[in-house]
Order: sequence, then C-alpha cells, then structure tokens
Amino acid sequence: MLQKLTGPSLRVAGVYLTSKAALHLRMMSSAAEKGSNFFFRQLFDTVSSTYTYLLADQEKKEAVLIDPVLEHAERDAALIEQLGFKLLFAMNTHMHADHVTGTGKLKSLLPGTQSVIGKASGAQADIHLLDGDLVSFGCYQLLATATPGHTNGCLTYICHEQGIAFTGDTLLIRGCGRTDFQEGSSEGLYNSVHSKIFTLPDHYTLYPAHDYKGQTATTVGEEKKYNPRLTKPLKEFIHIMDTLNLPYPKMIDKAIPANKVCGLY
Ligand SMILES: N[C@@H](CCC(=O)N[C@@H](CSS)C(=O)NCC(=O)O)C(=O)O
Ligand SMILES: [Fe+2]
Repeated sequence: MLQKLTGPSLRVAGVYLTSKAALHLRMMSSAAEKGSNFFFRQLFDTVSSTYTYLLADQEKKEAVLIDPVLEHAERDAALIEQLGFKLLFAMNTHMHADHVTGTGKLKSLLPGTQSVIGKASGAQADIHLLDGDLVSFGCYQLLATATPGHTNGCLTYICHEQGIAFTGDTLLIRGCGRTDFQEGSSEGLYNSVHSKIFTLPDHYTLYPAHDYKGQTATTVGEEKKYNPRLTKPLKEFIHIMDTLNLPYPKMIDKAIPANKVCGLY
C-alpha cells in the first residue's frame, strides 16, 4: 500500500511523519520490544557489486525487493517463492547506470508485483514515488526520502520501525555516489546526505546499493565520523568529487535506456 504524508505531522529523526504514521511508529516500537517478525536478506551481484535487499513481514508474508539485478531475477523469485512471500513491490533507489534492473522481469516471474521508482528518475514504473511517500508491506513501512545528487531521482528508503535505511548510491560505505553523469550534482548530494541521512539517529544501520571492498553495512554515526568525503566542508567535498577521475561505467550505454523501461528492452 502506498500512502502520502498529509495533515498534521510529527518530526522524527529529521523527517515529518503524519500523526497516523507517528502512531504507527510508536505501535511498531512496542511490537519490536516484544519480538520482531521482520525479515531481512542482503543479496549480491558480483559483476556490478550491487546489493539487492529482500524485506518482508514474516507473519503477513508481504515482501519488497530493493534494487534487483536482471541477471538474478530468477534467483530472487525462487527465494521469495521458497519463503512463501508475496512480492508486493520491486523497487529501485534510482535509475542505475551500471546494471540492468530486474524489476520488469520480476513482474512477469511473480505476477501481482508492482514496479516502483522515484518520479524524478524519468523511468517507467507502475508506481512513481515522491518525497514523503510511504510504501507498506505487512506492518512495516518504507519512507521514500528524496536524496538527489548522484542522480536527480535518487531516493533513500527509511524503515523507522527497524532503524535502517537503504541509501542507494547516495551514500556508500566510507564513500558516496559519483556526480559526473545523469544530472549529478556534488552540492546537491552533499546537501541531501547532510539534511536527510546524517540527521537520522547515529545507531541507524545504512545499506548501500554497492560496495567494492566487501563491506556490507554501516551506521549513521560511523559515516558522520569516518566518511572521507562527506565529513569535509562543502568546498573541499566538491573538489574531491571533481577530481575522482573514475572510469565511465562499462554498462552505462546499455543500462540507462534499458532501465528507463524497467529492464524490458
Ligand atoms: N566500475 C564500475 C562502475 C563503478 C562506479 O562508477 N560506481 C558508481 C555507482 S554505480 S552508478 C559510483 O558512484 N561510484 C562511486 C565511487 O566512488 O566508486 C562499472 O564499470 O560498472
Ligand atoms: Fe548509480
């Protein structure tokens, strides 16, 4: 289920929740104290070093998949079926440049699944999210939070009930997404991270879309202290980003047109 944040709101960790969402959050906090039925699995693509995340409510059996890779759509669908979950949403954090998304293929492998991406990405999908939209699965919610900079349409998905966030390529472990293509903006990325991610509680665990060194997760507190780029003043950050000299992603000319149509090209 997709909800919009409207009406009275409560500020929690730098974001505004409607009174309904805030009530839900308080209910979930007490549920977590009693024991959680939250399912979490981090999956990996060795070719593009992409992480895919399967989240589910194990009682209600409703699941979401974040940043699936086309070549692993069968693997992911088989896992979801084995676990008895219903995949509600196959979601992207942004329009990827380094791999083709599996969202379109998952829709045909698991009928009833809806594809989801940020509206500002310019990509096709069943559901286009705006900043502040809530994506529900079972008794859990992901708060879509606009974090432009790596691309215009980048979203960070925050699950306040679990104290976790999926940062896509906006914030990588001890790094961040490059800003030299897809309408990238170093200043935009810096502001997104400082206003939307570094304002979350220090203990929140952050899961990126990629890691190239075998690292799996980080926390807000760690990145605020040790991120070698984002701990610097804005001017220095922009200089770092301007002089990264990263090679052009090998798949970009194929991936972007394919990802505009959910990987179905
Ligand atoms: N070599 C890889 C691409 C590596 C790359 O550019 N990664 C992106 C995220 S995927 S759009 C990035 O933002 N990297 C930042 C960094 O500091 O590494 C390929 O050819 O696909
Ligand atoms: Fe990216």
